[in-house]
Amino acid sequence: MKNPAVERAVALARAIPKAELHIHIEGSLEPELIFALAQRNGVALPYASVEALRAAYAFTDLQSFLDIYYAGASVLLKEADFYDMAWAYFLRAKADHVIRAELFFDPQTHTARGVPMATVIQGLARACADAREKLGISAALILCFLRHLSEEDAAATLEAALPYREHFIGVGLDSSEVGHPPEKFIHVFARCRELGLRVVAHAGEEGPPDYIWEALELLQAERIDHGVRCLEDPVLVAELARRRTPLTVCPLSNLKLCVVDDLADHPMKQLLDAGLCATVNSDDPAYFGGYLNDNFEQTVRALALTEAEVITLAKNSFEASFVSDAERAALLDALDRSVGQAALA
Ligand SMILES: Nc1ncnc2[nH]cnc12
Ligand SMILES: [Zn+2]
Repeated sequence: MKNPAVERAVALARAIPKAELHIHIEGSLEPELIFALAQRNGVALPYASVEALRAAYAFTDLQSFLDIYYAGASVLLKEADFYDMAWAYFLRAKADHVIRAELFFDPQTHTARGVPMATVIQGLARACADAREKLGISAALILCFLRHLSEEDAAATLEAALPYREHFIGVGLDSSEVGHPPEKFIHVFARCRELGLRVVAHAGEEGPPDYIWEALELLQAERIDHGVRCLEDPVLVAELARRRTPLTVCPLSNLKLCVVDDLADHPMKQLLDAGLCATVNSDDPAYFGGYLNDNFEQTVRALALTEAEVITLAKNSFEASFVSDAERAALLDALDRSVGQAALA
């Protein structure tokens, strides 16, 4: 039996405008596009077909996913490849009523294979400009450092990206979390802050609450990506609530990477009940079985979230966005109008 209140909350979640703040653009590469780009670029793949590749998407933890994710990104060689990947994401984001998107990208994954930094950033930046012009999506890029590599490598990556400074608004920290605490990147993040870059970091996905503390205190992260393990530390939860530090939570990712065994056990409701600025995001949608609206729908169903909670999540996404106050007001206005229309329908 369907619960009418849940059905209304799902319909509302799918229809209203939202921001997506935690999407690795390389994680939006669908198997079909991986094969098309492999053919276009003459790259040999260790999988015989799209189906065989998709069948390999059975992950046991973050590392088991990252191994396949980095292999998938090996088909990206030319500027047009980066453009096509991001454009495919923007078309899906548009369908999900995403009106603001902040895209993570992993330059080291590409520069280590000999792809120039200019190729990566210019392809992605051109797609962001077209998203704005042709789809009405406000879009920006966040450069992520791979935490399994050294701080020296991150610093060299930052310097290589600085000629394209106008094309990215901030930096993040991703890849294998456990064993690579935020502390490892204290100097390069200090330099990023001096340069006026916005700062975020993955923490508390698989790693302990201490990594969230380090991201806050040592890197001065303005948002925590994932952060779900904060609930193990009540003092940390209180501090995140006091600072209103947003958490960019990715429910389907947490399910597929076995952070939770069942979406019904997902901590999203506890995070909201604790007064945290939690948001819903897709992380790596091509690998985890859903884009933003799928994440909303499945989370609302699993946790029986209310319409009010759905609206809070959308509002939080705009509050957490790295936009000007004027743009934030316009985004919130669009949400208000959409909620008003839904109430009349
Ligand atoms: N969920 C995730 N955690 C850490 N690094 C990532 N890179 C892509 N997806 C990631
Ligand atoms: Zn992520």
